[in-house]
Amino acid sequence: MSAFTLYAATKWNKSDKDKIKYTFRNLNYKTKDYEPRHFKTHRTNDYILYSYHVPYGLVDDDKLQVLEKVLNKPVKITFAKTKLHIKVYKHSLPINIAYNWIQSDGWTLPIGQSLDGPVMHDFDKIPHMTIAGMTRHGKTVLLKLILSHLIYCNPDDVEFYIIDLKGGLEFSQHNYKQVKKVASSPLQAYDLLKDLAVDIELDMAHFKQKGYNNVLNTNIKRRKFIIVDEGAELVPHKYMDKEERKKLDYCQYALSNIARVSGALGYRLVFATQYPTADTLPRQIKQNADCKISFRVPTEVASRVAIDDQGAQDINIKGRAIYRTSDKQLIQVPYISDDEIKGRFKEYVSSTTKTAERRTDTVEFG
Ligand SMILES: Nc1ncnc2c1ncn2[C@@H]1O[C@H](COP(=O)(O)OP(=O)(O)OP(=O)(O)O)[C@@H](O)[C@H]1O
Repeated sequence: MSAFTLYAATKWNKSDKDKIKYTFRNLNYKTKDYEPRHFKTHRTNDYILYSYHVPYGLVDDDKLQVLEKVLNKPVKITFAKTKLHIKVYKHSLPINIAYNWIQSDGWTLPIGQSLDGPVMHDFDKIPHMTIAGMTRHGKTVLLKLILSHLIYCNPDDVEFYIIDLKGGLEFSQHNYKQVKKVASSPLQAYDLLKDLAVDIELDMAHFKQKGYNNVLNTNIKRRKFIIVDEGAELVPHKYMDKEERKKLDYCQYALSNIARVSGALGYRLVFATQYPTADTLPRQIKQNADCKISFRVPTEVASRVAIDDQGAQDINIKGRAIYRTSDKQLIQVPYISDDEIKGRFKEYVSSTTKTAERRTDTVEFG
């Protein structure tokens, strides 16, 4: 049916409004007696919005996505207050956007460009984020964008704890004073998370003593970002020895705990994985991350694990992702290169290495 609709609509030289009408008919998007009825067209420089009354019983339907191919233009379909709205954009999303060094307020990040304009992510409103995506599609560039923009805007208040399980290759070249610790193996991740657990306990005690319930209601400016690049490396496997499995179990627990209780203390978790499955994207992390991002993933099932919806399996442009909060948007993430970051942050380069090793001067909890 879809192939026929596509063929028929492109063959006839009709207006977009006509093509939508015929697509409704060919897809049988109607109830027994009534078809959707067009009642308004709204034109702007960027898009034309067609609005329809639909008969009772009809709602938006995934099959209407075929309109994007029928019209050969980007299309956004929404259903609100019993009306169907079809937004037909005049331009496609650019395939490459350069990052601009522009300050933004507080803990916001220009995470991408959507068809409706720039998309800002606010880490104080949505503290934790998961990122999924097949290799070479833009996860690491996004992680570096987060690091760079937040250092640029909050050089004295941001701290990073980086678990770089791709052998430490990606982040070891960005050794700035704001990067407090880097773990480049699962065992170092264990050490890093054990130390962070101590910090969390101390912060928790401090908050209790002061009667604080949330960092947002205090004058504490510091935010601590825990970045995990390749969470799948922290999954315990049967072939590992008991001690190793125990340590990885602890890593899973500690990361879940950060997502569950540490947001109010000013901790922000950014957890990236190539393979979104129930094992590699622990449930507690996923449930507590109200922002879920997915670059291309191999299957619809993986897309549903990553963003609770299908769609990410069809992305075929690098740096393009679905950004899911309460809403869902397709974005192009700004590109930033290692050289640009290094050039900008020369003054922050730190001479000490920050390989995570167990501290011995603190009390342990948990
Ligand atoms: N936002 C972007 N805009 C344009 N091109 C991008 C973008 N992000 C990534 N790319 C291109 O894709 C390449 C791979 O990106 P990146 O290193 O972020 O992939 P990855 O998903 O982290 O892969 P891996 O897991 O293998 O490290 C980059 O070198 C760049 O050429």
